[in-house]
Amino acid sequence: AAGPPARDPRRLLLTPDPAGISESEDGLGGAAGGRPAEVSLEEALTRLAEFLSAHLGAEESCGHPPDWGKSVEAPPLLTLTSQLVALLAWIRSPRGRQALLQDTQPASGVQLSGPDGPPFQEESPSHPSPAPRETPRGEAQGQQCPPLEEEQRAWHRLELLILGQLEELKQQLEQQEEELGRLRLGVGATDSEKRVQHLTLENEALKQSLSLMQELLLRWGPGPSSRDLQPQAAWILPDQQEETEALVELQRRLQEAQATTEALRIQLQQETEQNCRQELQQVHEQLAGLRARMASLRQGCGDLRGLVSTFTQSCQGSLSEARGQVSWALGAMLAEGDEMQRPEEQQGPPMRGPGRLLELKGNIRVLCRLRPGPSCSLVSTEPGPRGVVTTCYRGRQRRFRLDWVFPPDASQEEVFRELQPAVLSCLQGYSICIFTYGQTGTGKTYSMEGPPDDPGIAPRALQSLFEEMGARGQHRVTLSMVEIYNEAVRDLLAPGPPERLAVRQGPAGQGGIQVAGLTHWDVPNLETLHQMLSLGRSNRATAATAMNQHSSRSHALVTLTLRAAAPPLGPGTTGTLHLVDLAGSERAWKPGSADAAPGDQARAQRLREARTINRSLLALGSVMAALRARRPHVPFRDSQLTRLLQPALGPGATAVLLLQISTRPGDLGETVCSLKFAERVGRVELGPARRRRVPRSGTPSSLSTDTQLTETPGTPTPPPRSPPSPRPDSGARSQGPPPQPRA
Ligand SMILES: Nc1ncnc2c1ncn2[C@@H]1O[C@H](COP(=O)(O)OP(=O)(O)OP(=O)(O)O)[C@@H](O)[C@H]1O
Repeated sequence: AAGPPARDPRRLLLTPDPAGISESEDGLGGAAGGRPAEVSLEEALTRLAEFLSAHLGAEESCGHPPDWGKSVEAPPLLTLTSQLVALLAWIRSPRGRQALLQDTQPASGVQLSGPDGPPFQEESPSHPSPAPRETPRGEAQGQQCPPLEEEQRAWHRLELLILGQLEELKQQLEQQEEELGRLRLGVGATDSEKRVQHLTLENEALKQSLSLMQELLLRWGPGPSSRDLQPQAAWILPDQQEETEALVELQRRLQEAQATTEALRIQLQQETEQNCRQELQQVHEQLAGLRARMASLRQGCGDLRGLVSTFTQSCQGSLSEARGQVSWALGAMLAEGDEMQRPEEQQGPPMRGPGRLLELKGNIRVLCRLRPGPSCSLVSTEPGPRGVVTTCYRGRQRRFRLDWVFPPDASQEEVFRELQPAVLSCLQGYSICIFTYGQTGTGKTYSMEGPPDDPGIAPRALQSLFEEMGARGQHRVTLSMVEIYNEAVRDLLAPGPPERLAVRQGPAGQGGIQVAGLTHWDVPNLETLHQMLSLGRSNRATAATAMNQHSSRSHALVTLTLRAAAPPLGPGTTGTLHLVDLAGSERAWKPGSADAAPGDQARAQRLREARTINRSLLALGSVMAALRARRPHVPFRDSQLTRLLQPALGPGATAVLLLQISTRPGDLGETVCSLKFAERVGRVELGPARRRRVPRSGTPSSLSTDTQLTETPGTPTPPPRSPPSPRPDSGARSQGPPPQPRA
């Protein structure tokens, strides 16, 4: 009458009792005798135990440690499976059979509770019920329903129980699907992925549980085994069929959920990959921007380095030049001090202001004078010291800064005033070279010689020098004058017919060059000097061109040597003044130049003149470029002009370039070329200006500081005589022997 105590079927799983298992094993052993050896039940139980332990391990790995005390958290399929296994084992046992049989009666030890049936009591293995009443097998069979019917009834109750569990399982699956739907909305990629993994594992576990349960139901039901059921389809009750269908449906939904989970996982993976790609692209773009910035910074750094290097070089150059000037000034002051300590009759010429001013101004100066003419908007000037000439040629504007810019209306006196200090420094032993440069017809001769009523640089310089010397009267003045025409050097003051003179290098150790046969005239006074200059000018080759009827087609060099009388006990000084009137630079192909000359012979002559003039001016430009770049080799030998100018452009010399330019629009190209040349010359550094001192025994025959232009042996220097008379038609003379100076 006292059956096994009622027990919640889930407790079988949550608190497994080994005793119950042993009983079921016993029951199996008993069943094995009457049925085919179904060892696979044990095997199934073992597999189930492994599965349960594996599932619980999975639960733990998912961060949900199993809580045996909370039965509601156990997966329902597992609960159901455990119940099923325990129930099967119990049913197989003799006591279970007996209890089932008794359960048909009110005193049954097991009460099965179905959805609509009465509560169902099961004998708990952990609380073994009192031993059932022993009933002989035959008596039981004889007194109660046939065993088959009893089994079917018990099985029916069990089915009800399982169906209830399945219903609960369905509800849980629906809840999981809802949760999966919520996850689809997604709160974050990482959380969603975790939940998806968790759900995937759960679904997998549920799927395995279902298939296992299905298999167990089919195989180990109380009736014939599944192998027996299949051929006897009539044995399958409608409830069983429904259950099977429900299981299939459940399986299908599980597969769907699994597919959805997989799709969600793939979608999440794709989104993550896309996000990563976008971030990677952004990083790439930032990297490219950084690289570009880095390259521009590098370039800026290189430019800055170049600027710093240029600035350093420029500073060093200026510093060395300043050092040279300071040391020279100190030396000069010491020498001057020594000189002042000497008796007055032993002293040389006084050191005056112009010399020192010259030293401080620099040894190459570039002045620019504009020829009067119609104003042109393409050439503008800012006259005065450090003046600027701005040209606009072929759409390009250029600014040329020069030491001094004389406007077109500047007078001859204004121009000379700027040159006077340099001219007077010759009396103190300096070497000065003043040369005019520019396009033909721009006023070179006008500036250098000038008309009689408005004399130019040369007459004013000589007058100024003689005035200065008149006060002291201690200088000996020597004059020579040559022209370079078609690369032939001719003596303009030669007593006989003009001959081509040979220019050669001086003896080693003496330096300079020598012009064999060149005559030097002692000039006692200014009047004689003017007469001799007129004679030389008359001998100068001139030829008419279309641009300038009195164009000079040769370079003219006037050299004045000023030797201070040597005191008995001290050295004298030798200053030199070179006045160079260069032939006009002219493009041979320019219309109106050589082509315009009448006659083939005359045209060929003009063309040849233009070529040689341009070649010699080009050589002068090369010399200036080499001097500016401080090259060890300066190509002085490239032309007769540069050969003769070598002493005037050597170290310690001072040169003044007077650039003549035209403002006519048609001359703009030549004007720009001339300005470029002047700009290059302005950058040349010849070193600090130096005075030349000659020993007491020295012969004052040299015309420059470094060059000895000696006479041809046997051609004595003409003694101071009365000045030669210039020919009255000297201005029209183009070629031919120079007039003989009158005795
Ligand atoms: N500043 C000036 N004031 C007045 N007239 C000038 C001035 N400059 C040049 N001239 C005149 O321009 C003409 C040409 O001058 P000049 O002969 O001096 O040119 P040039 O450059 O020496 O030519 P070339 O190279 O052919 O010898 C002359 O008639 C001269 O009087």
